[in-house]
Amino acid sequence: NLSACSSKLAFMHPMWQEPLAIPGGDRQSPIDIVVRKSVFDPQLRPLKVQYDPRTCQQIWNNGYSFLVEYDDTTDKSTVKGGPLEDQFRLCQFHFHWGENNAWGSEHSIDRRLFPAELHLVHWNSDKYSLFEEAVIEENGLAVIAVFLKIGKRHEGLQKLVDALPAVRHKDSLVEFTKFDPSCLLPENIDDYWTYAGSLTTPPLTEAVTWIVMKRHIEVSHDQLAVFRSLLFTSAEEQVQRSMVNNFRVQQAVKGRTVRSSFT
Ligand SMILES: Cc1cc(=S)c(O)co1
Ligand SMILES: [Zn+2]
Repeated sequence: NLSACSSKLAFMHPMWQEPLAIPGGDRQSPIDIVVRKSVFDPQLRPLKVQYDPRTCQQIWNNGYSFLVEYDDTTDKSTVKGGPLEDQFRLCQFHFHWGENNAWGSEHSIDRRLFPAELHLVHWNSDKYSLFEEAVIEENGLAVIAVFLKIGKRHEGLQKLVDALPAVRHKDSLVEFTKFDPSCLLPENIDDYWTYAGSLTTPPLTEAVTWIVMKRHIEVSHDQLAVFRSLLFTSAEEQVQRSMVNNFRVQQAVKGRTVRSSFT
């Protein structure tokens, strides 16, 4: 059973054929974070992340990325604190990456792009009872973003990498359990930027409090090569297309302030 947090986004049209106009569209994501323009906010508290590996259920290739989906029917895997007023429940994580190591991330730091970016997607379970409800509300979602750099092999990621060939094609799904996504967070999660933004795939709703980690994690070239061996296309399609460059173009900041939790 696909957890609700992604089934509704499955049939959206491919995200890089940008829909012409987004209703409102003054808090779209991703953006370039200009460090010297970010504002230190001493009221930002440390982030409190509590993930239970037993809530991990499956991996699904939805034709844009692969989603590692969690049981979000209880408050077992949550994030709170930081810029968040409420408690948010983990429903899935996924990545965005490039065809080579020169680009792939959605956000950038002073125009610096990374080869890939992890998104841990959570929805506000204090205010809403389903992901679908939260995804259209301005305080509905919280996404933690972590940049990936090419370097030493990430031991915790390997279990996930080994499962990817089973979800090579769009709409394929494999059971995947007992994975603790906190192994994908940098040691220091106290240093981050935060701003009000949107989903980066349709429906592009302006529901996301973004929490972009200052510190990156390292994965090996070979591990990222397995991400690139995935396909956008389903097994039946004549022409197969490699799943690469699944990031959205950067959006205008439009007067928004990016706050930092550090000086
Ligand atoms: C819910 C969701 C969030 C992001 S950031 C994404 O890429 C897809 O779906
Ligand atoms: Zn994403």
